[in-house]
Amino acid sequence: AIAKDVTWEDILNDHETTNDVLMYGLGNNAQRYSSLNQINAETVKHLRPAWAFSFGDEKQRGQETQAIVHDGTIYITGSYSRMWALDAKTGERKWKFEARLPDDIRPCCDVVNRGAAIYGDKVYFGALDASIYALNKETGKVEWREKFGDHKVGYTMTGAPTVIKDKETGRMMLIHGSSGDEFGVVGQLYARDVDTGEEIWMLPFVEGHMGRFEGKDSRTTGDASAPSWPNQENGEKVEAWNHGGGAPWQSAAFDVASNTIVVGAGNPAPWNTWARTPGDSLYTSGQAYVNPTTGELVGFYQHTPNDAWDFSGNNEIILFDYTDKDGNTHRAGAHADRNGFFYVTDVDALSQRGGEINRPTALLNAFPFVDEITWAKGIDLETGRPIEVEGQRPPLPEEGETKGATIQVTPPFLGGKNWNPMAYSQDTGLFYVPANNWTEDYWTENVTYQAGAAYLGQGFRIKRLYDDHIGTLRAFNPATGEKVWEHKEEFPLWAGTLATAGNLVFTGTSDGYVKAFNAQTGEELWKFQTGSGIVSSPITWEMDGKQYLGIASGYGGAVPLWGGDMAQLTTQVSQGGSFWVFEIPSELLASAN
Ligand SMILES: O=C(O)c1cc(C(=O)O)c2c(n1)C(=O)C(=O)c1cc(C(=O)O)[nH]c1-2
Ligand SMILES: [Ca+2]
Ligand SMILES: [Ca+2]
Repeated sequence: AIAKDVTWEDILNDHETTNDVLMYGLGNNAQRYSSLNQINAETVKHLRPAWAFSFGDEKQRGQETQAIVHDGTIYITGSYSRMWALDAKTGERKWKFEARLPDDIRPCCDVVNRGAAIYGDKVYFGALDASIYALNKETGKVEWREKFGDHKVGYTMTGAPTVIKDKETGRMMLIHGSSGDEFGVVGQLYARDVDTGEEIWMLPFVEGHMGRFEGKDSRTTGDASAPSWPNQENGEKVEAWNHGGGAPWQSAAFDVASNTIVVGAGNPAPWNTWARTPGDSLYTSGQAYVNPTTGELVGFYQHTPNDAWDFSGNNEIILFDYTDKDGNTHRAGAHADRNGFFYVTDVDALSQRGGEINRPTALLNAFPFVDEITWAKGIDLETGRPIEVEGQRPPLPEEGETKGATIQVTPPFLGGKNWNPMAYSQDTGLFYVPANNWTEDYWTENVTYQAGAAYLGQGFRIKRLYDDHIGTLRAFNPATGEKVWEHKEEFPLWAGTLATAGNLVFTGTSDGYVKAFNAQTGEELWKFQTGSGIVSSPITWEMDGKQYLGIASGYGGAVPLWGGDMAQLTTQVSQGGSFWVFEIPSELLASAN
């Protein structure tokens, strides 16, 4: 059979088509919702493995991939910048690609990859040496590779890229970011030609840095004098401004109606707030709205002004139709931040061209989604700014000391929720948030920039908040902030979620289970042990009249490296690397109907 190319129409409709999964987030809106209902609250008890594929090699570590499915083929990425194409029916390998990585790569938080993008006859994915690959989707052969940053100073790529079509020019673009805030990079978002990989534009996320358009300087991001970053006595910017972070290391959503890229901005660098005070450290720890035609930042909502806690704003922004308590509807973005608050923002207000970029009043609603938040009492819905609690910015070291006094902060730097994406069900109107209840000891340390070394100026140790759980899967009503249900997990919850019209929510656990819950009540309906921890995002699709569930298993990510007491807790989890596909056997389907 002649292989089908992926068209823009296919991508545009991805959130509605059930026979393919073409986008990270299962559509431009990143809702992670499927209208499939063959696997449902009644039948899910019959769900069984159809096949499993082992990634092999000695290379294990965290498997954070979300699979892509197209025309009977599954594309999965793995740790250490690997990728496979598998026959979706049998699990048989079609091809494997493995990037040759230098020894001196510097990913902060494990050698992970969250997934690929697909368009035309190519699949695209980022590698840990700060490069991006286009592979022929039939053969796995390299069509092009672009190195976008110096991996020795911390540029790297872990997130899945996004394919969009610029409405203005009709041009197909590959959008991707970089990682590296913990090493003091300047975060950058890129648009590339899908066919050649050539850079169309680059947008830096630190205020006052110069962007590029077709190889030439374009404009500074925001105000050229960067008033949100302090000056030294000699009038020059502080050191931190040169290494200010803000990296968009997770995937973008695309608002087709307003032709706007919507993506989270990383934490400012260094973490140490005093290196950046006074000022808000724009455009970090917030959500960014970007014009694809020009690569210009058009709107920004900052979750954590002058972030002192590594509350990176990168987590996914889900586009949805929001009905507020008064019955008014808005085109909105939903975001569960590292800082413990859930935000509903006005997409029309943030994507509008012209005016001030920083738009704190574009906030529609905000509420806490984890317990015992200490750093802020809440988010002021009028001003859009947090109501900070005194004493939660860790104090500077006393004269002659190298460490400041230790304070306790909740949530800790790994967040009330990290990268693992939430889902939105169009049936229940609820958001399913994979969160964690935990806390940290936190203190400042002296810091000077050194290329290739961690640029934090903070010490930390993550600790338990409760005896009985850390992970908590929670269902929220976005208008009222009501927690409709909760399911607790002994280990940190580090897997993504999926909501379906079968009245189900799926996720994975750090101790190896794939689980299904009743979307309305939270009742656990089914689980299966995969043999290693799950830190990936589930998908579902339909093939020859049958619904399938797919998820990767393989423990890793930030928790075992940075998680303090929780890193210790999870040392008992076996390493792994495999992809699992589940189905309801035909004979059981027949009897269920
Ligand atoms: O600021 C950054 O550049 C950056 C990058 C990454 C990454 O690329 O994985 C993480 C983080 N920060 C981070 O703060 C974090 O907690 C984190 C967790 C994970 C993970 O894969 O489990 N990555 C990252
Ligand atoms: Ca689809
Ligand atoms: Ca970070």
